[in-house]
Amino acid sequence: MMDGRRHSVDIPISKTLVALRRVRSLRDPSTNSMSKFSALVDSLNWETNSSNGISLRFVNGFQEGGPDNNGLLGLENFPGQREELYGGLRKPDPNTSLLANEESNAIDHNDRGCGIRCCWSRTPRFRESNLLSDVEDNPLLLGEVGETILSGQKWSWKCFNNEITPYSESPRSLSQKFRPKAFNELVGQNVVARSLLGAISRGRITSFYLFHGPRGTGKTSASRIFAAALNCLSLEEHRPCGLCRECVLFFSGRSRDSKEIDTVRINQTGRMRSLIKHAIGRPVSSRFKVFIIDECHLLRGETWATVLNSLDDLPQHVVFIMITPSLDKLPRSAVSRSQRYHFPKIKDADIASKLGRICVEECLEFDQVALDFIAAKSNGSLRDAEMMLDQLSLLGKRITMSMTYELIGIVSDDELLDLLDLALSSDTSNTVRRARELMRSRIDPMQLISQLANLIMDILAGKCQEGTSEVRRNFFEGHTSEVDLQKLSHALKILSETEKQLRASKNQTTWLTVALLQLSSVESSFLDANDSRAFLRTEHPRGENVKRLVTCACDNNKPHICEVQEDCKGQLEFLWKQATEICQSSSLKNFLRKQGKLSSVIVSQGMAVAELEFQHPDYVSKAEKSWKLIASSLQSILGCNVEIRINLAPCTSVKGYAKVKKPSFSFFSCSRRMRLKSHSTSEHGSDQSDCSDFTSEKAMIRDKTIGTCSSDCGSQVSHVCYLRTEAARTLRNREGNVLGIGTITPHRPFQDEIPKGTGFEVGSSKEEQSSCGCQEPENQPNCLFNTFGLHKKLRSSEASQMTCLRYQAQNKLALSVPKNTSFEPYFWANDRYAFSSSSNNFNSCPRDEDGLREDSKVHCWGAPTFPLKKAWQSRHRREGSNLVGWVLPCGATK
Ligand SMILES: Nc1ncnc2c1ncn2[C@@H]1O[C@H](COP(=O)(O)OP(=O)(O)OP(=O)(O)O)[C@@H](O)[C@H]1O
Ligand SMILES: [Zn+2]
Repeated sequence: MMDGRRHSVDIPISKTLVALRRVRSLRDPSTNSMSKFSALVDSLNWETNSSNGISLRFVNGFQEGGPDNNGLLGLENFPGQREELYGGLRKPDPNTSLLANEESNAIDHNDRGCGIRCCWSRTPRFRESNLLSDVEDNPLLLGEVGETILSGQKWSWKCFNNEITPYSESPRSLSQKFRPKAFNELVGQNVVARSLLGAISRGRITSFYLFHGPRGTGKTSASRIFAAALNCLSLEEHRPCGLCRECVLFFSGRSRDSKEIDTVRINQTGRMRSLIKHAIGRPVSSRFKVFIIDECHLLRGETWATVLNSLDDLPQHVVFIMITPSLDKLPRSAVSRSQRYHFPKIKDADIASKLGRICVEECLEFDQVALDFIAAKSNGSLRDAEMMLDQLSLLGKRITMSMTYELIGIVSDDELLDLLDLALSSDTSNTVRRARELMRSRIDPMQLISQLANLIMDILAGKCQEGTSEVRRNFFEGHTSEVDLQKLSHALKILSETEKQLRASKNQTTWLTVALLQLSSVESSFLDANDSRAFLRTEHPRGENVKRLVTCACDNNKPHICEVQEDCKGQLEFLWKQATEICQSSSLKNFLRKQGKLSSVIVSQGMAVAELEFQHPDYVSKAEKSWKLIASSLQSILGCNVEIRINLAPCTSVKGYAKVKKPSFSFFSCSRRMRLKSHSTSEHGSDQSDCSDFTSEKAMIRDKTIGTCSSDCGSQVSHVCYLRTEAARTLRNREGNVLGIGTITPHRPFQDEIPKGTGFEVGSSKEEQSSCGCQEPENQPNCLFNTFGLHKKLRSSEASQMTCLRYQAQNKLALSVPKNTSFEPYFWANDRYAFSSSSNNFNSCPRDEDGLREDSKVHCWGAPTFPLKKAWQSRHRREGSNLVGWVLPCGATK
């Protein structure tokens, strides 16, 4: 038996190191700090001798033989340690009075931590898992094993000869457990590590360091490593050694010279001044006094001022390390007077490989793809990645992809691709269903939108093509053209706008769903505005089938209108049945089936105008209320943009409702990609393709039979004037019937003349006008403008000079003719706006007027030169004006 007061354990250095590791593992389970067991460290006597460098001694009569009877782990001879082990608090050390003052404030009798706020309580040294292996490696050290309760927590202990090594049964987190303790353990921060090591080895230490960079990239860890390295006693290059007295004190949170400062406390008036006063005093045992201030952007101006004012006067041994995620919030003077170290985001590959090492060490099985995925989702933050892994490790022995998706609350790329495919394909009901499904249980709308945006970016960057899943293959088979890529990039724009809206919205799920439905309209609006040819190319097979269903026998490729043939009626009924079938509301479905009917469908350049008829005005208004649902169903069936018009059946004569005063309409966009619904319509349709593609507007044709279709269908037709497409418009007569579908192209030369802010732009120019879709010059009267009745008044040469004006904001159209025409009509829209191209100054009404309404009327009246102002003043003067119809959009939204 050795002298109880002085045990000198002369053991080889390797064993000393093992012993030290155990000493370092004595930690408070609640704080991971060594403080409660610091007595052991204090009791160590460090001696250097020539043979093995270091010998370790216990002083103060450490009792041999393991825990004493009352379970105090043999610490009875350590005055004061009993209280510490039982959760008592250390008295402030007079040598560190300044900090002790602060510390005394931190005393919390319920605190199961070390009781010292400024200790390295955040410095975990979980090496406990190695204890057993240590024991195996060093059987001589094997001792008793037992359990005791400290601070209300059950601890296991092992007694290795003279050492008592309590260890917590479960580490707190992988992130803490694997916090780097040496520069070479820092992942992905080689430049910083090399630079800091270089500073130490060359002895060029300044007083103020600023570590900045994204969260979880190792700033705090590096600051601690640097602080320890500054005082490490090792002569080796590898510093901090983690083994010398300074390192042990430091990492155990017992260093009197190096502290981590609580930002909130130091902000209190006078605290920083006291700290600096204290700092100026000589270090207790170390070379440097190091003060680490995390989240330094929270320091107040006054606190900063104190630091900055004293920087120049600080003695050589004082080092401040400030940490912040961003330099932006710091005073500029602070930034410029510091040595700045930027901690960049850690590369995904580095993160994944670190996760792999952790898994191996933790005996976790893993799928490499899952680790890669975690790395990719952690946005360069190793801590985030470790936290995810930590949580996943609780779910099972193996880290898998599906587990990861579920835990993180994200959906797999395949699921996203599927959703995107549905959305781009205008599969309204399935898009809504799938999006709701995902957002209901799996993913937050904000997360979904960001994932979708990322995925689209990956697709655009060509990063997403690999992978063998069926969904992936299908998606990339169906969306490979240039046009598809354009659609995707426009979809990105919609998503980014939606994301902004979502931030302020309480109903995120709905708005995101709405945005998804808009993705399919990207095609028409975007391509209309950019490349009409591309627009034409993107006909979806389903769209074509449907088109054939109503294809005119005349086989005229140009858009035109044909009268509904008797044998088309069956197909219209069939279409209507299909459309109502997919109406989500069953009451609406019944109502539409019973009371409504599809009287005509006009398909033109991927756009359809569907006319509905109801027998009673009440039904009309009821249907009007549900126009969106109706349009949605029709667009699903027709596979293209649909504008619906809801009319009272012509034969109806209900008093006071002879006509539906204001035709209701909507244009509902969709792409031509269709995926759901049976294709029976198309098959059926193809058999009967002798019917009209562009079934007629009966009322219009009756009133305004303009000519005969130039091809052989024999139908009476009114050709739709088809200018080079940029946006299509429907013109309606005063009864609200469609007069024609027209398209206009901006007329660039005029554009500069339009006063800013008026919202108008000039439409087709003379040359463009001449590219009217009418096939033959003699058909000119059949063109769009004729439907206004203008040709009756205009010579054809004048007609060809007509100019279209487009109201940008709401897609309104007004028409005018150039100045030099003999007849110069003004088009009067909304009773508020008048336009004329007659003067060089392109005038419009005052800017503060209301915008055009959807049912804006288009008037024209003749007056050789009619100054706009006069037109404005006489806007209520109807004489001479001629209401030709309403201008309604039926195509692009832009
Ligand atoms: N570069 C790194 N190398 C190794 N581990 C790291 C690194 N960065 C972060 N970690 C892991 O993340 C945990 C947190 O790291 P640390 O506190 O140093 O990050 P930080 O940049 O200071 O974050 P914050 O700005 O949020 O305080 C560490 O315990 C460690 O497990
Ligand atoms: Zn050291």
